[in-house]
Amino acid sequence: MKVKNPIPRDKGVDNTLDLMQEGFNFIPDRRKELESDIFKTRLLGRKAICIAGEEAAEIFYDESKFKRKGAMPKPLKSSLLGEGGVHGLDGEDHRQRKRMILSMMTPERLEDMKRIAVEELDKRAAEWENQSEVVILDEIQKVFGVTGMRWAGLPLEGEDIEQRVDELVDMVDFGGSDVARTAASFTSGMASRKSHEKWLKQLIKKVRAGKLDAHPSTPLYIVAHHTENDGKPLDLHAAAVDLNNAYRPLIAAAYFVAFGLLAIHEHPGVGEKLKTDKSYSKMFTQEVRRYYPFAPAMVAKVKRKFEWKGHKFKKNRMVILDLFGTNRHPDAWEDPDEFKPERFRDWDESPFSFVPQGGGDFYAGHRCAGEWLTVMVMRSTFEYITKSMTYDVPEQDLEYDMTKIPAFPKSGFIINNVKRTGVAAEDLKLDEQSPTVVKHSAE
Ligand code: HEM
Repeated sequence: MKVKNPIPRDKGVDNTLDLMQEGFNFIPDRRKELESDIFKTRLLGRKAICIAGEEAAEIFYDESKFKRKGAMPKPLKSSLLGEGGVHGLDGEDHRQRKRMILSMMTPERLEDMKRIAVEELDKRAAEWENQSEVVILDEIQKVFGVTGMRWAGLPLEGEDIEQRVDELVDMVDFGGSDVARTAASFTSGMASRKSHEKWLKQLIKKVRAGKLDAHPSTPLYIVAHHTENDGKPLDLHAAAVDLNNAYRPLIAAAYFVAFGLLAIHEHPGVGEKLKTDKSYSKMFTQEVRRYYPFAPAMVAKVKRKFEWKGHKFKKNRMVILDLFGTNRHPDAWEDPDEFKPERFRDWDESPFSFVPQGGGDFYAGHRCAGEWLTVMVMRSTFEYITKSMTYDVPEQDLEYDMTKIPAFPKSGFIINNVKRTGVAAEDLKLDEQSPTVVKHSAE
């Protein structure tokens, strides 16, 4: 880890505009320029310290040093994460809520999620056979949107499903590139969140009143009947936010699937390995999550002052961990800017060097509750796409713009001439993955 003393300072009075314009490159470019994995900047008028790398992630996820309450800027919270949910809680309140969410992630329920995803994918692929072209990003967003809602136990009959999927997609869009685009994304994200949460509140109220049946294993039931540390039912608004948190983020995996198809297209032999080597899909999925961008950074506030690497961290200082840059940090990864799935064969499984969905401990900390799900669903999707169908990749613009959050291939990754082979779809539904994934993640 490169650490300069005193901590170098970013130029300019406030760098919020630079952050919006530079997206994923904002922290990595400054780290390179300032030759330090730690630097000071100013965002939204507040002093901030940016850090990157495995050691930096280890302190960032130390609950005794950092808190989340009040850390996330308001517009981001209102659009991307929602108010009152698990992301912004600390201490015992966080543990209690996190336990609620993790109780949804039993091996059986993870298998359910994967089975529903393959079923929805197979249904959708039947339609792709009759289409002149298929935009993978849009289509997988639909597949994962419906999968997540079904898995959560939400009744979809009579619902405008496209509208609900659009709302989910809107909520994960940060914008980026320029101020106008970012502002438009926030406005649209907030409106979609409001509409979606209104729907969820109605469902939770009905379940609580006994007017709607929900299976006890589903997020809808678990959230509706959850009680807080004070013994009272979860506040209705927070309940809607965390019910949404239990399936909305699966939409994020659609961006990784589009990137995964790009990787298959650009790296000869990878598709064949996915088709023939059962263990390869896990390494491939991990490398897609490491190499391609989705979540750029996470923000926290210093809980009480401490010193680290000779630098003083004052109470309440905003600290930002470069997630994307940590996944490509040269101290932890050989040839970090090359796409090499095999690197995961002997990976040491450090909870701090590979943080596409946050780091540290799933139970005590803020690490993503859906990481096991994400890996399982992505693996099955890549296996389905390589084994259960054939397709061509026409000419298109496959560049991706790192200033946009989320980033994605400009074309959305178009395929055509889709034919289902009839091979493997049923096997994929039955192919149990969760024990290994849970074991690895709970270590
Ligand atoms: C590609 C897919 C995904 C990505 C990139 C992603 C990314 C993240 C990130 C960066 C965090 C924040 C970590 C932190 O606060 O330090 C997070 C937290 C979280 N994620 Fe995910 N996530 C994904 C999928 C999912 C799925 C499928 C679910 C649920 C079904 C989920 C549920 C959550 C929850 C509940 C939290 C809050 C955890 C806490 O604060 O304790 N995520 N995720």
